[in-house]
Amino acid sequence: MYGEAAALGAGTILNALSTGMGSAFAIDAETTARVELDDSGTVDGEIAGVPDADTRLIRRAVERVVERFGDGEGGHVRTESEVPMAAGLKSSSAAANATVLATLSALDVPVEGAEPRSAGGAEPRSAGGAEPRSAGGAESRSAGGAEPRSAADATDAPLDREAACRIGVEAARDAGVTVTGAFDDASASMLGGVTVTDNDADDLLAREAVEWDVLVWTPAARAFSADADVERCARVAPMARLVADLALDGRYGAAMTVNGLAFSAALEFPTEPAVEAMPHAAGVSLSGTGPSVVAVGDREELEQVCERWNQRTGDTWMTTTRTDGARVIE
Ligand SMILES: Nc1ncnc2c1ncn2[C@@H]1O[C@H](COP(=O)(O)OP(=O)(O)OP(=O)(O)O)[C@@H](O)[C@H]1O
Ligand SMILES: O=C(O)C1=C[C@@H](O)[C@@H](O)[C@H](O)C1
Repeated sequence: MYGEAAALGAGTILNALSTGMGSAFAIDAETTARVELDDSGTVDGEIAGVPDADTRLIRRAVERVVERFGDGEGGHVRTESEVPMAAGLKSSSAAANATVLATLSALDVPVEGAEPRSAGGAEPRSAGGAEPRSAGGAESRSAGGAEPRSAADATDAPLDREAACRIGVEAARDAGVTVTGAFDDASASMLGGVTVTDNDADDLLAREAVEWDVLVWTPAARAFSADADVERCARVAPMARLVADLALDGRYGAAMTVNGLAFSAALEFPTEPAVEAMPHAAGVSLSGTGPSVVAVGDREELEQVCERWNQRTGDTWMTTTRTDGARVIE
């Protein structure tokens, strides 16, 4: 019984460590999981290129799916990732989502929206149009976080990607790799586009397909989300509430810039990369709990930021948003 799936990395619009509300956008960087199930009853894990890495998250993701849809199977899970670990780019969400979908595929459980596509099957992007403002058409938005969870969470209705994503979030909580569960990051990684969520209730408040150019600076340092100073993040809660209002209003560029200034200060990361980007970018923020910084906007303008950020140590790379989200691979 074999399954394979891919999910996306993401950048931050609103860090949920202050208030439980968060927002993220999917980027064109993939994590692939391959799952082989057998009758051993135990699951072992492997992360390509990182022999000593902690595989609890992906093992737990397989176990959670087997507990719910399987018959006591064990097996092997292996991830391969373009998303650097502990860099602020949601590698744990991408790994959990890919593992959940691959395990469901191995068990022949269909997932609406994740239908098998061949490897490398991203949607084509339309040309231009990088202004990170809402066009007004968010797919799902509720006032005050009352959006009901997917019916598939509670019944035998067909599983959809939102419900599959919640299995990965629970695995992340079990493995202790997240503070809030990070449903914001996980939903962007699974569904694509921008999502705005209430991580206390794992509610999807809004989702919008956006097509932006994205510049990422990833310094060599690493910062695990589970080690972040939550107490200091709580102090910038008034700014986080402002960012949530801006994001729910579709003003993603302004939202992420305010978020970046507040959380760089709280988590003691430099604000200089953001100051360099601000004249050119529609939005720039520390991503997650750092250390990466993400800027969005017009490609030619971002190339000017790229020249500045290239003078810094670490990797600076240009990418795009992805609107298609995670998928099962044939
Ligand atoms: N590609 C991967 N494959 C398997 N497990 C992973 C992978 N990436 C992360 N993890 C697991 O998640 C843990 C936390 O990783 P990391 O800090 O990168 O997650 P994160 O919360 O997504 O942070 P960031 O936003 O900084 O990427 C790792 O210690 C590892 O156990
Ligand atoms: O661990 C967590 O709960 C989180 C980590 C960061 O990626 C944040 O950006 C996210 O909002 C929540």
